[in-house]
Amino acid sequence: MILKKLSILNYKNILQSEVSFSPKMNCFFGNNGMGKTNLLDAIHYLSFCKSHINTPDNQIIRNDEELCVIQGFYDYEGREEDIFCAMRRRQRKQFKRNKKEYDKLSEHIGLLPLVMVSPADSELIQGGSDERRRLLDVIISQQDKQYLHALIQYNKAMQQRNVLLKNQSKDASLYEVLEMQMGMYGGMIREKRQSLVDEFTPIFNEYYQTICQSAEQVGLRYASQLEEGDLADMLLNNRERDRILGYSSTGIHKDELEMTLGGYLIRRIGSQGQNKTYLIALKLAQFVFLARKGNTTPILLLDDIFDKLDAARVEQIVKLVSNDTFGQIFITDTNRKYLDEILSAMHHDYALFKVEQGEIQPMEE
Ligand SMILES: Nc1ncnc2c1ncn2[C@@H]1O[C@H](COP(=O)(O)OP(=O)(O)OP(=O)(O)O)[C@@H](O)[C@H]1O
Repeated sequence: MILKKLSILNYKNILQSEVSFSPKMNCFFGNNGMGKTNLLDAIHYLSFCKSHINTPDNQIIRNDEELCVIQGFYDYEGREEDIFCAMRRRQRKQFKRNKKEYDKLSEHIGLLPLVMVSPADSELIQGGSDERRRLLDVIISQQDKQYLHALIQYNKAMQQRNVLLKNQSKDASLYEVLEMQMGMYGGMIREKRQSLVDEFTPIFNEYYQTICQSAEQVGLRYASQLEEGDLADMLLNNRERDRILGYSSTGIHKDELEMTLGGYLIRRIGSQGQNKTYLIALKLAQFVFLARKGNTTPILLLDDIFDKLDAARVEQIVKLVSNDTFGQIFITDTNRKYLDEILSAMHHDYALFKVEQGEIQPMEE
């Protein structure tokens, strides 16, 4: 899949831009705060109907403006796809595929597979378990509609149960229906998360070892309370305690994904460069996983990935992303050094852009 053209109006600091892209490598350079990340974020938005750092829509619309529009024209394996999004302050956003508005945004997720590597990924290691569950959800729901449906239904049932708990309800029949739903959808979600981790970990190891040129092992261990028994039974047993707490204390919303390096939690032992390498390998593995499972090659967004890495690791990453496994790539950096290295290692088409004060200008050379 190729993003051929992007039109932007008032997306964060990007005022108005219409840019045509190379089908392979697109490099953006510019100083700090100029709008490089915002540009990648707009591309992310068109795939996921949201910003990659979950910026609320009212903060996405350029300050002092009322309307923000993003429109992408894609070549999807020979078929044209026109994706349009308009956000107005205090109004529901419009999201359209080929001029037809979606009833539900969840219908769109997975159509345009995309992987973004960004400095914000450090939260996957340092942040709470919700960050790591979100990673699992993003990977699986891009290639499995049933999973996304199960997740939405599970969360709905859990929220309704939480309302009952907060209201100190004792209506057993209401609890039973919701706990049965949480049990059914939770069980499905757990199975899919576990099989993702099993299938994904060897690919992840391969990328980590290639980038580091070492045999050091990375690991992912999925831990769920559902290992201890049936969720509906546990919810019933914990109902009284949950009523005191005012929320559901058991379920797949408490799952953890332990990330290890050489058998130790990376959160405890990883240096900045090791963390960064870990996250890049994780995301490249995510890319390969999605490409294998899906009908089209995902788009890869690489935002400021070289900071904190030694020259040998940079060289390996440059080699990796220049090969044919990866389709269309969008990459940013504050200077041209690494971008030029990538371009000289490439034997493909490319385009170079300068980003300045929210304006994106193609560069000749
Ligand atoms: N809603 C908004 N309206 C106007 N400007 C905004 C809005 N949201 C963010 N910005 C501005 O966008 C700029 C950040 O742009 P961005 O993160 O894309 O920079 P960058 O080029 O990636 O920089 P770096 O190299 O430091 O990562 C900041 O100056 C910020 O104030």
